[in-house]
Amino acid sequence: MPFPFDISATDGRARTGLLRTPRGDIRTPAFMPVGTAATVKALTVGQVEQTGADILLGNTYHLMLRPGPERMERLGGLHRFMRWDKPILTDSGGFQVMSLSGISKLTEEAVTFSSHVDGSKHVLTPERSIEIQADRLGSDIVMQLDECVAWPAEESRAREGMELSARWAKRSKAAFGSRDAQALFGIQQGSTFEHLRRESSDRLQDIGFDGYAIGGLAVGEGHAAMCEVLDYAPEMLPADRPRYLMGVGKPVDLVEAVWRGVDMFDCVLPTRAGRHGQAWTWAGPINLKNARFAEDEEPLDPEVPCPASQDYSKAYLHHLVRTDEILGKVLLSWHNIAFFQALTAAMRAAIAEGRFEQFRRDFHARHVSNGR
Ligand SMILES: CCOC(=O)Nc1nc2cc3nc(NC)[nH]c3cc2c(=O)[nH]1
Repeated sequence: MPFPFDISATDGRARTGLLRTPRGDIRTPAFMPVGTAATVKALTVGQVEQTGADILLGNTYHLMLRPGPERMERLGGLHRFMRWDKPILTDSGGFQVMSLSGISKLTEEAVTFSSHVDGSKHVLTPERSIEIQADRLGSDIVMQLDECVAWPAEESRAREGMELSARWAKRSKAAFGSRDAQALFGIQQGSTFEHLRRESSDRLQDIGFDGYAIGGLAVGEGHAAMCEVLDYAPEMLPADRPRYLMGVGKPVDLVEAVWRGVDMFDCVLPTRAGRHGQAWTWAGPINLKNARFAEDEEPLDPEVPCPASQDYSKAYLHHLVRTDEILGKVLLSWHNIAFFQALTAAMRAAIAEGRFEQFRRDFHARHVSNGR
C-alpha cells in the first residue's frame, strides 16, 4: 500500500498536496535539505525543523563508508542516530560513487568502487543499496540504484544508461518487496532525449513505484536545457504519484520546475553556498563578502521567519564572512534553508489559491532580474 499522496489543488501543471508517511506528512511542493553525513551541515536538527522542513535527504554513499551500514543499524538507524524523527529520503549511492569515489567500475551486476576516504573496496548492487537504505539506515523513502549518464551524452550512451537503470529498477523493486511503512521511488533517465525518457517512464510504470524521480538533470546542461526536458518529462510520469527532481536547485529552478509539474526537490546549494557567504533573499541572491554590506544595518530578509534572517545585520554577517567565522556559516546556512522553505510554502499557497502564474511573474521580476 503506497504512501497516500493527496493533491489538494492544481493550477495549470503545478500541484500542491500532502505525501503522508508514518513519520509525518510532507507538504508539496517540498524542498529537502541535504543531510549528507547524518547532519545538515552547520545546523542542529532543531534549527532545521524550525525552518519548516518536513523531510531530509541522507546520502547512502557517505553513510556506508562512515559509520557503515551495520554499525548504523546497531545504533538504531539513521533517525535515532541524528535525532530527526520526521521522514528521511536516502539516495541509492550510485550518483555519488560516480562523482566522488576515484576509481569505480560499472557492470550489469554492480558498481564497484574505492572509498575516497581510505581507498577500501566496496560493491553496490541494486539489492545491497536497498538493504542499506531500507534495513540498515531505516529510511522512509528509498531510491533505486540507477546510472546517471554524464551530459552531453550521445543517444546510444543515453540509451545504455536508461536501459541499465530500468533493469536495476526491476531488481530494486524485487529486493524491496512489499513494505507498508517505507516507499520506493523509481528514477527516470534518458538524458535530453524525449523518446528515451518516454521509454524509461513506461518501463518504470510497468514495474510500479510509490513515487518517480527525474534523474539525469542538473548535470551541467544549464537552466534552459533543463526546462526543455521538464516541458515533457514530469507529465510522462503518473499524475497521482509524487514527482521528484533530483539535485535541483537554485530558487528559479524550483519555480520553473513546479510550474511544469514537479513536487519534490533536494539540493546542497542553500547550505554549501551559505558556507561561502552567499544568501538568497526574495530580492535575489547576494554575497555577504561584498564590501557594500560593511555598514548595512538591515537584516538579511525580514520576510523570512527565521532568527538568522531577522535578528542580525548584514554588516555583522559581512564581518563573520570576511573573518571566516563558524557563526557566519551557521547563520547563512540557517537563513538559506529557511528561505527555500519560505519559497516552497509561498508556492503551495499560490497554487492553492489559483494564482501561481502571477506568483511566477512576480518572482522573475523581483528575484531573477535583480540577481542578473
Ligand atoms: C537522490 C537520489 O538519487 C539517486 O539515488 N540517484 C541519482 N542521484 C542524482 C543526483 C543528482 N544531483 C544532481 N545535480 C546536483 N543531478 C543529479 C542526478 C541524479 C541521478 O540521476 N540519479
